[in-house]
Order: sequence, then structure tokens, then C-alpha cells
Amino acid sequence: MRRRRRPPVIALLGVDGVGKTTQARLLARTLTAAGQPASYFENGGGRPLLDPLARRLGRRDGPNLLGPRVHVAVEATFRGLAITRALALSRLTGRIAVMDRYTYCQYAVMRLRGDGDGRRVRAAYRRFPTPDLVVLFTVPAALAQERVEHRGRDHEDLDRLTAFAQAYRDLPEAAAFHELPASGTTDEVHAALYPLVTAALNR
Ligand SMILES: Cc1cn([C@H]2C[C@H](O)[C@@H](COP(=O)(O)OP(=O)(O)O)O2)c(=O)[nH]c1=O
Repeated sequence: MRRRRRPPVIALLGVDGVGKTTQARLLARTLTAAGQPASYFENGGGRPLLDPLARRLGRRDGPNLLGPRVHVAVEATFRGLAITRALALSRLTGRIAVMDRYTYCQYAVMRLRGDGDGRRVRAAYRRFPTPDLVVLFTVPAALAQERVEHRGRDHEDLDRLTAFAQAYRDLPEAAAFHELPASGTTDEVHAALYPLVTAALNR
């Protein structure tokens, strides 16, 4: 067998409510049960912390509290630290890293908000490996919104979800993403995802 410098990295992307967390957790469990030990990692940008904090302080959201420039630096730092930790743990344990979000999510959210060209963040993230597989989940914006409502933690605006999905597709890296329609049940989407993953792991 070919020697690998690091365990494989699988990254799942998409707008809020598309099913990343559900699928990433299930994928890590299924791979592990199939004899390919895998760990789930969440690589968020701190929005669940920053937005409620901003609201408690009487502001609309994180960018409104910190200003766009500071906010993007804080968010990119949060995410960079999460990815660094995930890669380090994956290397230490030798387990496949199943990434719930990755660098591309930062680039997409910056494009969505019009935070410049992302060159500085791309430079800061340049040492992070290109994953062995990047899957972009797609669902109609209305379904993503319904799922976010169902989760009950926050709310999503339909126009924002539509623009966010387009921001992913407009990234310069998007040609390497594997788009996967994710409107089906959890089991149906998993059944479509799993062969892509095993093919990537066997490459
Ligand atoms: C994948 C999936 C999720 N859900 C629910 C579970 C969650 O409460 C919510 C959002 O899923 P979640 O996996 O949290 O999405 P993301 O990580 O992309 O934001 O939708 C469904 O109802 N059906 C599905 O097929």
C-alpha cells in the first residue's frame, strides 16, 4: 500500500440546513464501522457564539458588533484554529478527517458579504491540505430554510441562502467540488455520498 503523509481529508460544504453536520457525523460512524477509522470535526467560524453575543449587546449580528474588517479577521481565525486542531488530531490518531465545513466555507461567506477578494485569508490558510474529496451539498433554498427552522436554533433568510449557495459555486476552487443534491432523506443522501468517499479513499 502507498504510504500516506497524512490521513485522508473529506470536506463537506454547503449552506446552513443543507445537512452537512448530519451527513458528516453519519459518514464518520459508517467509515469507522467499515474498518476505516474516521473522526468528525466541526470547522465553524464562531457564528453561534458571536451572533448571540452581539444580540445580547443590542447589535444585529457579529459584523454589526465588530465592524466588517475585525469580524472577518475573528471569524477566519476561529475557523483556522478549528481546522488546525482537526488536522493535528487526525494526524496524531491516524484517523480519516471528516470535515463539517472547511476553508472554502470561509471564502464563500466572505464572497457572500462582499468582504473583498479573500486573498489574505487564502494566504493564511495556504498550508491547509487540499482535501481528498470536497462535496458541495445542494438543496433548494426553501428546504434549507425549513431544516434550519426545524433545528430551532436560528433563522435563515431565503435570499441569503440563495446568494450563499451561489457564492460557493462562484469560488475559483468550485471546479474541484463534487456537487451532490441533498434533498432526499438522510439515508438516501448518505447512500449517494458513501461511494464517492470510498472512491476517493481508494485513489
Ligand atoms: C440531512 C437532513 C437534516 N434534517 C434536519 C436535521 C437538522 O435539524 C436540520 C439541519 O441539518 P444539519 O445537518 O444541521 O445541516 P447543516 O450542518 O448543513 O446546517 O435539518 C432533516 O430534517 N432531513 C435531512 O435529510
